[in-house]
Amino acid sequence: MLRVAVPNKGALSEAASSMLAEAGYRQRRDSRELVLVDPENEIEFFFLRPRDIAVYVGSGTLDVGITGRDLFLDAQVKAEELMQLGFGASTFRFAGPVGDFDALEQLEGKRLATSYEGLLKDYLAERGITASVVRLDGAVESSVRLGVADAIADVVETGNTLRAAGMEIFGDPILQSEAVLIGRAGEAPVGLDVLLRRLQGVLVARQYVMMDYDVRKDLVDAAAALTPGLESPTVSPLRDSEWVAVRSMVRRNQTNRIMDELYELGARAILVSTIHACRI
Ligand SMILES: Nc1ncnc2c1ncn2[C@@H]1O[C@H](COP(=O)(O)OP(=O)(O)OP(=O)(O)O)[C@@H](O)[C@H]1O
Ligand SMILES: O=P(O)(O)OC[C@H]1O[C@H](OP(=O)(O)OP(=O)(O)O)[C@H](O)[C@@H]1O
Ligand SMILES: [Mg+2]
Repeated sequence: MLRVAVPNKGALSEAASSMLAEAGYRQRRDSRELVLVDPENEIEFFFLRPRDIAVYVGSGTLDVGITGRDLFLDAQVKAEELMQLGFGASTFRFAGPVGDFDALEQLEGKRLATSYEGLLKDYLAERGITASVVRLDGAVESSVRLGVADAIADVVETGNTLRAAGMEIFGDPILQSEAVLIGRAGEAPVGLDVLLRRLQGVLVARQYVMMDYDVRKDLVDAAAALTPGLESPTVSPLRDSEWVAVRSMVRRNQTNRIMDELYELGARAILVSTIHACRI
C-alpha cells in the first residue's frame, strides 16, 4: 500500500482532504482519526502535523505527503517536491515596526523572530547577513513589541495580522509557498503514478471548463485560434452543412473573455460546463 501523509489540522488540512476526496479516495469523517485505510485504492493515509510530514517522508517512513513548500524547506530533509497542488498559497516575508527597516542589509546584527528557523538561516547565510534567529512557535508578530526581537520573518497572507501588530513588510519576498506533494528521490513507490495522475486530474478539472459552440464553417479557423484546447478542438458536422459544432477545453479564468470574443466572431449557442474529472 502507498503510505501518504496528510495535514491533520491548520491552514492546509481541509483543502488537502477535499482534493484527495475529489481524486476518488476515502477520507476521514472524524477529525480525530489518525490513520485511514482505503483498501480499494491500495493506499493508506496518515493524518499528521504539516510541519512533521516532511520528517516522515524524508526518513522514508511514509512514501509521500502533502505539506507547505515553506514547511518542507524549513525541515531540511532529503525529499523533493513532486507536484504543486494549487492551494494554501502564502508568502514568507520580513516585517518590522512601521518605519524601522527598508532593506535587508539593515538586519545585520539584529534579532529576528520566526517559526521557520531553517529556512531563514539558509536565506540569511546565502546573502551573507549575520543576525541572531529567535525560534518561536507562533504569534511571531508579538515578539518585537514584547522585546525579544527587532524584526520578524513570517507567513503573510492578507497582511491583517501584521497591520494589527503595527508592523509592515520590507525587502523582497523570501519565498512564495503553496501546498505541495513531496516524496523521496529515486525509485518511485508502487502506486505513486496513479496518485499523481489522479491529483493532476483534479488540478485540470479545477482549472479548465468545457466550452461548446456552433460556428459557420468559414470561421472555424478563427474560432479554433481562440479555443485551441489542449491538443486540438473537436469539430463536428451539424445538420446545416454551413455550420459546425466545436468543443474545446478552456481555462476557467478566461471563460468570459473567450465567450465574448467568440460571440463577436459570429459563434452562437456558446455553452460552458464544468469538468467533473479527467485524465490528461
Ligand atoms: N493564512 C495562513 N496562515 C498560516 N499558514 C498559512 C496561511 N495560508 C497558507 N498557509 C500555509 O499553511 C502552512 C501552515 O500550516 P499550519 O498547519 O501551521 O497552519 P496554521 O493554521 O498556522 O496552524 P497552527 O494553528 O498550528 O499554527 C504553511 O505552509 C503556510 O504557508
Ligand atoms: O497575513 P494574514 O492573513 O494575517 O495571515 C498570516 C498570519 O496567519 C498565521 O498565523 P496563525 O493564525 O496560523 O497563528 P500562529 O502564528 O500561531 O501560527 C501566520 O503565522 C501569520 O501570523
Ligand atoms: Mg500558524
